Amino acid sequence: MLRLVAWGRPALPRIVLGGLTALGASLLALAVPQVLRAVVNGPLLTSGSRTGVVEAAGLVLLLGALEAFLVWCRRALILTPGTNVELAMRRDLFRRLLDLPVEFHDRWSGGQLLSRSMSDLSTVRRWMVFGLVMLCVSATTVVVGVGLMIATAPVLGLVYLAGAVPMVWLGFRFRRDYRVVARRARDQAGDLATTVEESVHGIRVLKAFGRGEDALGDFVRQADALRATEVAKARTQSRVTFALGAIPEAVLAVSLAIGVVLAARGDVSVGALVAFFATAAIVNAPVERLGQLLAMTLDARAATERFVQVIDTVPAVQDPDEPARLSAPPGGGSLVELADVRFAHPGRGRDAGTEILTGIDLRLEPGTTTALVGLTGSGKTTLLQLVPRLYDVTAGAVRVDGVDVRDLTRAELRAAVSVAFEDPILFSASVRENVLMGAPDDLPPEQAEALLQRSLDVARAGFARDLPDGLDTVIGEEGLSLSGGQRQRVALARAIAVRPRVLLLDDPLSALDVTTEAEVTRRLREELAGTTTLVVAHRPSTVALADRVAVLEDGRITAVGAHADLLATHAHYRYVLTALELEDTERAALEAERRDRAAERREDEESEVVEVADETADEKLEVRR
Ligand SMILES: Nc1ncnc2c1ncn2[C@@H]1O[C@H](COP(=O)(O)OP(=O)(O)OP(=O)(O)O)[C@@H](O)[C@H]1O
Repeated sequence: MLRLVAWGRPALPRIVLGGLTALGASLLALAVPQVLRAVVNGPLLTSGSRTGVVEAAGLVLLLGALEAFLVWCRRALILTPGTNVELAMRRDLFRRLLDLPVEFHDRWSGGQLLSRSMSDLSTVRRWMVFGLVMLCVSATTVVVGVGLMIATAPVLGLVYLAGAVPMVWLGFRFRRDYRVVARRARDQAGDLATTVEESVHGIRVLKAFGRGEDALGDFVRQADALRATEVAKARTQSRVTFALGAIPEAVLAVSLAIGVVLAARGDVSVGALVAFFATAAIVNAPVERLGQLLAMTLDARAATERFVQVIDTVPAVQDPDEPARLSAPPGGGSLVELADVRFAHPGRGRDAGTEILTGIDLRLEPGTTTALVGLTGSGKTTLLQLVPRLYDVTAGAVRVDGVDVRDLTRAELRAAVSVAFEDPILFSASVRENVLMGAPDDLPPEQAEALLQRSLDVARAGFARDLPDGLDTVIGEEGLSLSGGQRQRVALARAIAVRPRVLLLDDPLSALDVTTEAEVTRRLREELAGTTTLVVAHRPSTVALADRVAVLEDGRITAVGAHADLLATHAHYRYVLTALELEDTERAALEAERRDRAAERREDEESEVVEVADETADEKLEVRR
């Protein structure tokens, strides 16, 4: 937990000051019994002076008012810096998440990262502003209080202190047991968040396949496991809280019996006895609170461990210490070379370390368009992702204009290389923001606007202008308010807006009909005439549009050539094309069938009486649509 100092340092002076004020408040509370002792031993038992009692009462009142003021100071001092620490930690965690490569995100679930950046950090903040301060203050109050008790009535104080032995033992057991369940609860909460995230993300699939009940079953199972862990946590905590409450009370009972005997024998004054028990009453509260504070500390420890686990992950893909620079290629497009490239996903289990690419040699001449063809799962997407370093090669090298991509900063590389994926991810922002995401930041507004319009035109995404707020329409989380083809076209416009030297297209037009695809491809070639393009083709029509075709087979490029030549000479190419044609025909047939069904459904719905069951009121309502 010392790691937290890095983020807590700016807030440290105020936290320490807040702690000191809280300590001051506790010590003031401890001073009250000493006043009582003086009153009992003085005015009450000897002189009987009324003024003495009134003065003592005034002093107690003053001490109380000061204590209240110091408690207020503690809150005022600590609250805001605590939230700033949380903000800084959250910002750094998110920065690290963005910096970590795809390989990290392949392994980590969204829910785990979500819970680490949200609830874990709130737990740390609460501990820092309350738990930590109160733990220090309570411990000091107990030590000072017990010291005072020993000084007031040594025998009774030592009896009270003897109670610490079983409490310390219990404390250690509690620490051991609670740590395990606290961590388990946090991990389970992360898994539960993943389930919610996945189900919400895939809600269409769940509904379409009628799998809502299954998802609910999974969710309830996980939620129940979390509940059981939380109960175990509460049990462990309540056991220690009970012990920390009961042991001092029991010890006090023994002390009272001994104290009465000692007072009767005159070995201890009545005033000292009163002060002893008044101090004990004050000390008992922080002792009892220690259980809760220890639990908070262990919770915060588990949360910190989870935070540090992500923050400390060393990114597998990093910028070099002394980066090389790319010089501007004369024609606008870069030369891309893959030299004996090998790649295996680190992964886990049976497939861990299995090479997907086993020695790729490929040269993309500047300004040319190359189609990459291979069977499903042959590694086309993987190969594409090696160029912008979404993954790093396991062996061999990828070079852009003769420079190894690992010698460039990721920012420079990704400004030169742009990618559009088959499954386009759009962000919950306007069409304008989504498209201009990859454009240079320093572009003047009028140039940015021209780039936006041009990119939309080339990608045939002009439909976006007719959306309710035009290009300022927010297109929903992940762009789900658009159709698949529309999303692909906006994502393609985004890739074009980068004005890249190298454009990598992972079948980004698969959701478009053949005519629109041909139109988009024609515009792309006109617009990005100088750009080096590598396009993963799943359709024979896309292949035909490329200058050259590269065939990916068994992790290697087995042929590069013109479509017609390969068709005549390369058996595997013919085989792949036939498979793609079949897929394409099947896809077209499925699409036509889906359209027919949708039309039929619409007709049916016009005359259909739909019964809507109102489960809560248990009554049925007939609605004519
Ligand atoms: N993140 C990952 N971790 C482990 N293995 C992966 C990962 N992504 C892909 N693979 C495996 O790598 C192989 C190649 O996948 P890739 O997506 O590159 O194929 P592809 O040729 O693009 O397929 P498709 O034509 O279906 O898009 C597959 O066997 C796949 O299971």
